[in-house]
Amino acid sequence: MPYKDFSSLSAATRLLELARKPFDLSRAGALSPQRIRDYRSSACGFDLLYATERLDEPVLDALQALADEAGLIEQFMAMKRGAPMNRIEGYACENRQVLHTASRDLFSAQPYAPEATARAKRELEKLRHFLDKVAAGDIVNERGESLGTLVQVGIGGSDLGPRALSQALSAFALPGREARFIANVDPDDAAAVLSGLDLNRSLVVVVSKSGTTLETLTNEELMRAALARAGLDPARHMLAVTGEGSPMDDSSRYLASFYMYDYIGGRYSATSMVGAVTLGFTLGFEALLAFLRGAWEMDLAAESPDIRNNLPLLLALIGIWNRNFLGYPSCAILPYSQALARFPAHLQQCDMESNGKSVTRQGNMVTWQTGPVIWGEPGTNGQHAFYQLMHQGTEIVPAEFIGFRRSQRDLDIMVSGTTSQQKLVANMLAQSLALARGRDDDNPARRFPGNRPNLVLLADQLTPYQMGALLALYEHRIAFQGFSWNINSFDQEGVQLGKVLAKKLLQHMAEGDARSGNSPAGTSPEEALLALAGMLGRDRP
Ligand SMILES: O=P(O)(O)OC[C@H]1O[C@H](O)[C@H](O)[C@@H](O)[C@@H]1O
Repeated sequence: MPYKDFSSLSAATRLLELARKPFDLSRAGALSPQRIRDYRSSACGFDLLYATERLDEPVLDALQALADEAGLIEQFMAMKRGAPMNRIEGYACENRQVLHTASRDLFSAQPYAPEATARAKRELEKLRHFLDKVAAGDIVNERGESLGTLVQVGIGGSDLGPRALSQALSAFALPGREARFIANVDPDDAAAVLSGLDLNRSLVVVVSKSGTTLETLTNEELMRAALARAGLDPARHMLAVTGEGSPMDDSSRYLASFYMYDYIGGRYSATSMVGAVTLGFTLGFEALLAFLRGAWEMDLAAESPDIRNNLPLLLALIGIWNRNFLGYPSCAILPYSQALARFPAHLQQCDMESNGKSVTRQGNMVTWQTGPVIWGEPGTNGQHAFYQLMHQGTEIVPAEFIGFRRSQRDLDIMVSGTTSQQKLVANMLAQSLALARGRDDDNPARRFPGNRPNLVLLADQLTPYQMGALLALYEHRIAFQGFSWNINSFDQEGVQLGKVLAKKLLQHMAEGDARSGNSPAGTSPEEALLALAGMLGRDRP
């Protein structure tokens, strides 16, 4: 199917016209109970409440037309069936399939990409077998004791998703099990994790799709050295998750190795072994399956061509309305759940690395805006920090609230007639309405302009199933937006230049240190900067 440029869509022209007079949320009576009931869509346990967005029926109809005209569902189905969606026509590129959905298409009799799903099942079986052995006491430490902590070493997609998920679901951890994470090459990151860690009772899983990432390989060596210092055999404590055939694909160095495949992008890899090993270890295999089922059911919910009935598609199109037609450059993700504290950081990578692009899938410069800046922190904390700007600042920030009717743990308390969970949810809903509605006041400093678009995602409880659904909801929102903008959401060329320059600089430092016999920290940052500027002056990197 030929891809259409965003600006050539007739629905885009219509939306531009509609954007001249968007729905006024601040008008008395605009946010009626009827509107709140009408602008609601549900899937996989989530209700999406979007009455507080600046849209109405004509806008929704035009967004539907945009989805149809751009062939968003056709592109999504082609992705699921294994079309090489990761490519730029006529240019050197990864030219790969995009099959993260295959890693959870485990529950259907006829998976869309049978080979990829068969591989996912094979790796899951390996994991199940491994976890059974740990549980049965067949895998133990040198002293015959059980292993309770898993330290995941990885960065980017090999860290952010698994870390966010692990934190989100720690309330469901098996007794005596926990996960920790090391990502940064900053030695203080590893040192902080190592302090207070009983290495005897720990496993270390090194996760790198490429098996070549500087930070991860450095931290792997750091962990091997720490194990050796503690008199432990790294081969009894280290696991690996990597691409088949990568430099890390050497089973003799690890207690167990699991594979991920080149058709799963790092930032979309949380439902592959990249996330599964740690989640399976801490939560148990059944909870891991529930998480994957949540993602799979959202994958199916994303197939409906009716935008009012397809949560990921609707979320994507509301984002496009805010970004391209109302002109807002950022989007705040505000979970009213402390367990989701790292989820905005995961979405930051998933969204900004996917849709932070300026060329089309034909290699032409785009003439429309692409991905917004994604950021966020949990509420209610954020209310006491940056919400001032959201209510009264000159920059309008569309917000996405995520909340739950029930807490994960049983510890709650009644104070002044309400529970803490009620206070949390009440604050979220109050913020949503306050941003949208605003408030008049004779005192200009106390005036709230309103018309600050936002939406609310509400579910019963943050369970493994619900987390899987939430993850997939955002993954598909990102893909649908990329399809609309006719960009390749699945490569990340923009991260290369910095890596190349850092490598040159490290080479320069190592050579200089060798020449002068200095300690490894011999070259100062100032000298290094001057040297790099000199190198850049001579030749283009
Ligand atoms: O899993 P790895 O190959 O170690 O890659 C880790 C990360 O590094 C890269 O710089 C990419 O920008 C990320 O997309 C990737 O997730």
